[in-house]
Amino acid sequence: MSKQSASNSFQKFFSVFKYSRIAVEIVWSTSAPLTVVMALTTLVAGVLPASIASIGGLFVDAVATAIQQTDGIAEAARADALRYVLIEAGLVVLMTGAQKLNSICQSILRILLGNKINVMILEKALTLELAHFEDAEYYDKLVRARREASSRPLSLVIKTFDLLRDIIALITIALFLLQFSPWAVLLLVIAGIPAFIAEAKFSGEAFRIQRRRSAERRMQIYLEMVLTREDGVKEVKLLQLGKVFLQRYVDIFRNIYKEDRSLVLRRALWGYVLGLLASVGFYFAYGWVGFAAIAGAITIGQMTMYIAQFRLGQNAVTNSLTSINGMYEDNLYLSNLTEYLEHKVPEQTGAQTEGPNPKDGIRFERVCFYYPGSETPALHDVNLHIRAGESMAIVGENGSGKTTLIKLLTRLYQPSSGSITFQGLPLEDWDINALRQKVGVIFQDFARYQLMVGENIGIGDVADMEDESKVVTAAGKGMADAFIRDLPERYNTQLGTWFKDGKELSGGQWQKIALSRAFMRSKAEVLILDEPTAAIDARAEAELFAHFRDLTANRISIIISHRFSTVRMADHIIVLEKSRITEEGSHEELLAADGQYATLFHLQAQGYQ
Ligand SMILES: Nc1ncnc2c1ncn2[C@@H]1O[C@H](COP(=O)(O)OP(=O)(O)OP(=O)(O)O)[C@@H](O)[C@H]1O
Repeated sequence: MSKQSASNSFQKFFSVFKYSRIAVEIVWSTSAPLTVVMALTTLVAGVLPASIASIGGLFVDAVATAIQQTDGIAEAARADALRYVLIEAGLVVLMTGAQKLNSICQSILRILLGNKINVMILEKALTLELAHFEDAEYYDKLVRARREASSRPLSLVIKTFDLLRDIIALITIALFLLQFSPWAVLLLVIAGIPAFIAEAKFSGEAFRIQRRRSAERRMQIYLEMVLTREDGVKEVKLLQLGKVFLQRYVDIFRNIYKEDRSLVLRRALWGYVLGLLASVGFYFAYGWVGFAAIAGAITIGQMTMYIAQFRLGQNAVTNSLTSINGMYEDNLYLSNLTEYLEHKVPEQTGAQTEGPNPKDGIRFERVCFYYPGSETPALHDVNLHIRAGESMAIVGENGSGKTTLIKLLTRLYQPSSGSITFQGLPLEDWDINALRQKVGVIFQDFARYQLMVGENIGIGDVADMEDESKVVTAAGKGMADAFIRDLPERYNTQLGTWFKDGKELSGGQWQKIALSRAFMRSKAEVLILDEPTAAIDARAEAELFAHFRDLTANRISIIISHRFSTVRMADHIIVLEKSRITEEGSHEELLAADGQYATLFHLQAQGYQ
């Protein structure tokens, strides 16, 4: 290894320790008193073993004197021996007490810290944009942060304290051993170094393997989910996917296993061989101390003490090296957490809560949008004006950009170019919360919460979620009230199958819940329904939208639907084709224009004849 690369590796090794500071901050902020008690008990546990060994030596000498001498000297030696036994027992009681207290602090901190870090991760998730969740690389970061990091900060702090304890122990031991020979101290340190270097290499490798693997692990988690959750199980059974998916799961494991096995074997082998070197060092010292006693240079008691000190020293060296390597590994893992938590999320929000011109409605001006990583636009040069109080319908083939338009309007994404204004104010200048208060939207893939039916509707407006009469009114508007009254616990019926006594609804019933949720937004000035009614029969849908139109008389309503019986009721219809608006007008105007809209309308009308 060249001098340069050796110094680089050295720097790289120590640079990972920068996360230690963060870990200490996190643990300290979780509980300062527990951290202090943990530090103190660690120190006590560091100082005591060497003192106990030295008392042990004095005890042996006292016993030997009592055996060899007679009369007064023997009498005094017996008293000494008794004193040493009592002192040693006292110190051992103190040490076990400190160790117990230390482990109590660790256990409590572990519980508190696990929760704290999970909350930190979830709080950060709330600040992320939709695009982050759709970005595989970023999602990996989230999975990695969640997987390990909640246990790592405490582990890092524990190891730092352990290291401190072992260093103190080593210094105390070295002070005793120096009286025997400085070379003995040197031997103690040198014998542990090769094992340490090997351990550092392997822990770095283990971390890199884990990090590289997160995509495979995610696939495994995904396959587990498909194979065990009720929403996946139906198709798995009917399409006989079980074996195929299970095989994929096993194949991933096989690849992972090969790598893991190789690492475990190499780590163990090197650990064993280099550990032997340390043992050779120890037995060399053992013999050395023994022969010094034979030569009369030291007493039997001193010999016992030095051997005990040497053994303790050997352990302290090995332990401190293991701690350093463990810290190295924890630091690397902690980098996942900080990478995730420190990821810069662009400032979400403007400050305005009102637009200068409430009558202006919504305007899209030359709006283009590319999904991250995509080279074809999902929306291209869209110009659109939706007037205040107007009802608008969007039609278009699958993939033409209808949902994307709504995602931009609700600021789940920002346009790649062009601008969108609401009430005369660009969307980015709106306070994001004020904007979202004014817009109610239900997407086709709306969420089916495993909560009570009343809550499923109430969350449409969290501020009024507990207002029962409002929930019942919204359910009435969404045509859900009638079937909810037939449920066993009415509005308090648990939905879904995850929790006890949960009741599963039909697709159409769920859609009525989603619609009712939209109607909770009684103050919203824009209401958007992105095809949430596909499972509702055509007559009920038309009835519902006639009703929807009445309820949104003075507000903007936007409907995406493939059913022309619904679409024709809108004041203003736009046709999207391959990311562009190709036709625009009322139902009659579009029929008269005899374009794509007219063709699709007649096609569907024929189907009903
Ligand atoms: N999250 C996404 N990331 C990347 N591309 C996307 C994403 N969502 C949609 N697209 C792409 O953008 C285009 C428009 O999709 P969009 O969902 O707006 O279509 P749509 O008109 O609502 O279709 P449908 O009638 O099937 O609901 C499609 O080509 C689609 O593949």
